[in-house]
Amino acid sequence: MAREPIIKVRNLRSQFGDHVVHDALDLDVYGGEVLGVVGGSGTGKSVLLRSIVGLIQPKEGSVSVFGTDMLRASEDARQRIEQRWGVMFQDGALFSSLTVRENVEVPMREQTDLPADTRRALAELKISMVGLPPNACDKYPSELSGGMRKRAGLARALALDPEILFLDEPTAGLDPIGAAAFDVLIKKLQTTMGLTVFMVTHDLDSLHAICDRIAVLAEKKVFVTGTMQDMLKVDHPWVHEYFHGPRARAAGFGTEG
Ligand SMILES: Nc1ncnc2c1ncn2[C@@H]1O[C@H](COP(=O)(O)OP(=O)(O)OP(=O)(O)O)[C@@H](O)[C@H]1O
Repeated sequence: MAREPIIKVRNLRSQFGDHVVHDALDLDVYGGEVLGVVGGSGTGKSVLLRSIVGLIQPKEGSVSVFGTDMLRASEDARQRIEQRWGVMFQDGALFSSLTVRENVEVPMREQTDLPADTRRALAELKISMVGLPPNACDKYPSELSGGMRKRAGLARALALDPEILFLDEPTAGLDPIGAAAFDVLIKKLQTTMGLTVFMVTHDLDSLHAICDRIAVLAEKKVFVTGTMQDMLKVDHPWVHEYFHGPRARAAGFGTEG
């Protein structure tokens, strides 16, 4: 894996009114890695993801992606970078009035001038890549199970062949077998498409199964980064409880120390 950060967050301050969520937060994300972002509820995992993809404007700091300073770049320069990532939100965030295929075509309509039949063929390809059957193409989100909706959201995130995939709690709400299957899918896509993955998760099994590195949010910062093994040695109450607690033991690790 090339140790070249493709995302650099520096001195980030996120604030809503008086509520400071991040203060002087730094983070590097390296090309080709799967980074798991964890932390207690309300520590600002989703806010961090949204700040990197430009949905939330930080109070201070910088976010650089592929060497472009996203908060100070021109609209054009920003859009060129935005085309190089895909985002899958927690509930899939699909348009309920559009079929799965139409949902997957949305980014292509917005960002490319591909002809309709090419868009259609590419959307069908992405839908099959995420393991949905061909008959899912013409279904509406309300006709799908939660797991299928997540897969459809993933297909849409892959619509423009991104280099970076942002995932907000991809396995939340799935049963353990469905969650494990989703982990396998993400890992397979990451390997075959050469993706860098930024994944917010609570799921210890996912961290263990697919993450190369973990970033823990605590005390308004990225408190620590490292491998799963590194996490077992961190002396912080939340980190210790999370990686050594009953759920960690149930997932088969965190028993030593
Ligand atoms: N648009 C917003 N306006 C005001 N406050 C917000 C907004 N978005 C997030 N917050 C606040 O920022 C804090 C961090 O929220 P965030 O959703 O990032 O937490 P999280 O770490 O992802 O939590 P969880 O694990 O519970 O999903 C919370 O206190 C939340 O209420």
